[in-house]
Amino acid sequence: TQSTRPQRILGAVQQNATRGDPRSVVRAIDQYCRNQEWAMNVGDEKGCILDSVVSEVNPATVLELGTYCGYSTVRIASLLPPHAKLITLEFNPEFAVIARQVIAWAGLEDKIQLVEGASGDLIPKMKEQFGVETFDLVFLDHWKDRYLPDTKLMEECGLLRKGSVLLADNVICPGTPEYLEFVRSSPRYESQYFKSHLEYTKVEDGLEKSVFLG
Ligand SMILES: O=C(NCCNC(=O)c1cc(-c2ccc(F)cc2)cc(O)c1O)c1cc(O)ncn1
Ligand SMILES: [Mg+2]
Repeated sequence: TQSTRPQRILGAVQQNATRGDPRSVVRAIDQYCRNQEWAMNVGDEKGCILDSVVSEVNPATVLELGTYCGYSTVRIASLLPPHAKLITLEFNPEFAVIARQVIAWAGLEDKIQLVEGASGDLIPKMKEQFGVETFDLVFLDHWKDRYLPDTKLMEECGLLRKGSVLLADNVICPGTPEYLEFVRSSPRYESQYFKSHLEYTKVEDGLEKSVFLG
């Protein structure tokens, strides 16, 4: 029977990456997606911008919206301090099955909690179910029309504190116009655009970093 793209990405990790070495997992996925078949990972170019923001924030608590195969999950978690925690939400069970195995191969199960479900349903449960106070960093990489409603929901649920950083992928391609308009015009956010390219292509894309001012 036919394999799926996420299954082939997992295969590339198991064949080419070293167990317990997160950066080799990231490298194996990038090499596969650049040379064999495109996939919607944040990728190596935008990944370097992601790395610099994670290192600057040095977060104790991270929320990722949209796990896919776990590429950015592993990339972020590999840079976290010892007791830091990353919660990643994925709606698609097929993606979640693969991501769990990629995370395990990287040896990062202790830092990462993958939760299956719709972000709109899970965000209001963060405090009670996962013992979270606020998030130091949020990486938005799920359905592009959910960026704005979920950001408003995080505010309403008290999950953002003065200084919380939102980093959003794909603000140009596929694009998140309503979200971009909101964070750039709201007096409660200080936003900055990092121009880059759509993963593994020459098409323009970028990341928007927005600091919540409380
Ligand atoms: O598609 C689900 N999530 C991925 C969200 N991410 C994207 O859609 C995404 C898309 C692109 C992209 C860009 C250009 C192009 F021509 C095609 C796709 C790039 C990216 O970097 C993304 O992040 C999904 C499914 C499902 O059934 N349930 C829950 N979520
Ligand atoms: Mg993306």
